[in-house]
Amino acid sequence: MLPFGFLEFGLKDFIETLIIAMVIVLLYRWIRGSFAVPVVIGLVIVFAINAAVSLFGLTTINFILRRLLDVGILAVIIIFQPEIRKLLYNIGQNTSLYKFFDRGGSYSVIDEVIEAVKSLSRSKTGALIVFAKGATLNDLVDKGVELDASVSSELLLTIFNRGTPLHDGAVIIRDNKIVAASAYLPISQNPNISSVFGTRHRAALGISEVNDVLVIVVSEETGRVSIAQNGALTSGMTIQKLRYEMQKHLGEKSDEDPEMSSFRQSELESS
Ligand SMILES: Nc1ncnc2c1ncn2[C@@H]1O[C@H](COP(=O)(O)OP(=O)(O)OP(=O)(O)O)[C@@H](O)[C@H]1O
Repeated sequence: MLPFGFLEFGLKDFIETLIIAMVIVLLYRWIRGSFAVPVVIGLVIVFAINAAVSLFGLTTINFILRRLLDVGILAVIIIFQPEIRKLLYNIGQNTSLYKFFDRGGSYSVIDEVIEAVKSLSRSKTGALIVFAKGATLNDLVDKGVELDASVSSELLLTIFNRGTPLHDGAVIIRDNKIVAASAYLPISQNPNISSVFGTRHRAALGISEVNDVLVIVVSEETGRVSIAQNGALTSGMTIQKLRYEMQKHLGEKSDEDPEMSSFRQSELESS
């Protein structure tokens, strides 16, 4: 134990201080820029006044402030209930425990998307599907129609059906969820893109130039499947190759390299 004036400061105190400091930093990062900041500042001021009041022995004011703080803390929990819920959800979703139980997540998303792409390609229905990572693309999600839906081939086929209001634009998939449809993407200004590609393919390329995304494009004209990644467009994808690229992008292990099995007819061609 180290003596600090009249205080004894041991290893346990050091660890406790470290933990509290980390929690404060995390809380600060979480609320930075939100309207929670003035609320927290207000609470800190009331705490400080309360401490000063009790130091001077002003018992009545101290009593009133304490009651105010009790109600204030309850009010904060009620006001920030959605944010608290989101925080707990994020903490839970990022633990290895969640990943253990959710092992099938990305795999089932890949299967659903593959099913949808096969069908879209067969029926020559134009489609644009963006796989985003982390918190990227927030501005684009805002511009589209926000959704929070599980990925299913039926939903993707419904969205891209020409008869629906959402079919124009891109679907954005993030954290194994469809988070937006009808999103407008930036068009690539690359002058070297072949003139056979129109705005759908240029939009796929455009978003991949500035974000870590994988974009799948199904051509309405030819039914051909392409992907855009890191500012490059690869056309004429087989389903095996598409699956491989999705697994790579989503961080899932791929069972086989499609180049090695290229002698096999593609699922797309055979279906
Ligand atoms: N910036 C954009 N963001 C999202 N989607 C877009 C964007 N621009 C065009 N699209 C989609 O592409 C459609 C037009 O595709 P267009 O025929 O111009 O492209 P294409 O590359 O030739 O594709 P296709 O081979 O399917 O015809 C639009 O109806 C819209 O759904």
